[in-house]
Amino acid sequence: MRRARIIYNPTSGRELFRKNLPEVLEKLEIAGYETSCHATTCEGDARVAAAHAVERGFDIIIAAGGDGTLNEVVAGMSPYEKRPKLGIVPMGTTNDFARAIRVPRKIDEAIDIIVKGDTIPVDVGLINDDRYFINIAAGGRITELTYEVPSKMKTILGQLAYYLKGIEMIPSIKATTMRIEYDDEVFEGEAMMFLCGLTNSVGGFEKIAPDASINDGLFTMMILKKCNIADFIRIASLALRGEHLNDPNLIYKKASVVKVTSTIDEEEIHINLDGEYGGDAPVTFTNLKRHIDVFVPLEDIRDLDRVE
Ligand SMILES: Nc1ncnc2c1ncn2[C@@H]1O[C@H](COP(=O)(O)OP(=O)(O)OP(=O)(O)O)[C@@H](O)[C@H]1O
Repeated sequence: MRRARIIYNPTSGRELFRKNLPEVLEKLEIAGYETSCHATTCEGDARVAAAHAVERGFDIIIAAGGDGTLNEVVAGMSPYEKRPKLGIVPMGTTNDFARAIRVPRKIDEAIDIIVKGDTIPVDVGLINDDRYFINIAAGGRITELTYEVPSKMKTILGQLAYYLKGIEMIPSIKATTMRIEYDDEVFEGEAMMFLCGLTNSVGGFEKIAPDASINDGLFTMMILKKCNIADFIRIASLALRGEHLNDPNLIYKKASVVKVTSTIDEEEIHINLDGEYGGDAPVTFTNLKRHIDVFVPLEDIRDLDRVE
């Protein structure tokens, strides 16, 4: 019998996962999986639990939680040579990665995808040599807003909590001086933000990096150069409609390795990894091509040009 390990965050998604656990276990049992569970207890716990699951030889790991939990599970699995397949049950606020691979928010439908058994290999981002991301790495003052939204507020208001925080932060957004090397090119100067994406879903919006492929071995890299608040708002609203790509304030490129350094001693650049704080520059992002096999609804994503 194959063995599945569920790693779930009991604080994400209003306890819904725990309540549905009996049905989840039964579905997996019928599909031939002997399943055990781990409820995460604190930040970082999902990473340790995923590493243990790999060492104990589980065939699949199921991450149930938001993008933060998924990030930790991917980080726990990624250093190993032989990695289990990964199933995802999206329980968070935005669920960018699940959105990009069309895994639905309903728990039973997400489990059905795992039971069906179709997988595709997806790219994973490696930062320096010890941190990972599966969706997006970003930097610049505005990208720090995710740390300032209290978890309880997210549970109650969902994505609205992020919009409210974003609007509150707009007057205080300022540019940061940075050097960004992306493959053979270099940007050096002041920028409002940079994004280094693996999927097309950014903060729940699917047109910001419209052509990001999940397994081409390349990041979709965006740098928004210094601009005034009016331009910032104008470009942000163009981005929501996917009409920002040729804006002169924006650099939009594909790259397999991206290096970000702060060029002013006292200016720190905090790096946001899949929505959580992930250390400071200098950082090197390396694309680990097709690193993890993820369960997907193959018939729903086969025709997307974002999948190779
Ligand atoms: N038992 C726990 N108590 C408090 N925090 C936890 C616990 N288990 C995990 N965490 C932390 O909560 C963070 C956020 O969790 P997660 O991403 O699953 O949910 P979310 O915040 O509801 O979703 P989203 O990130 O999509 O808004 C994780 O990165 C993890 O470090």
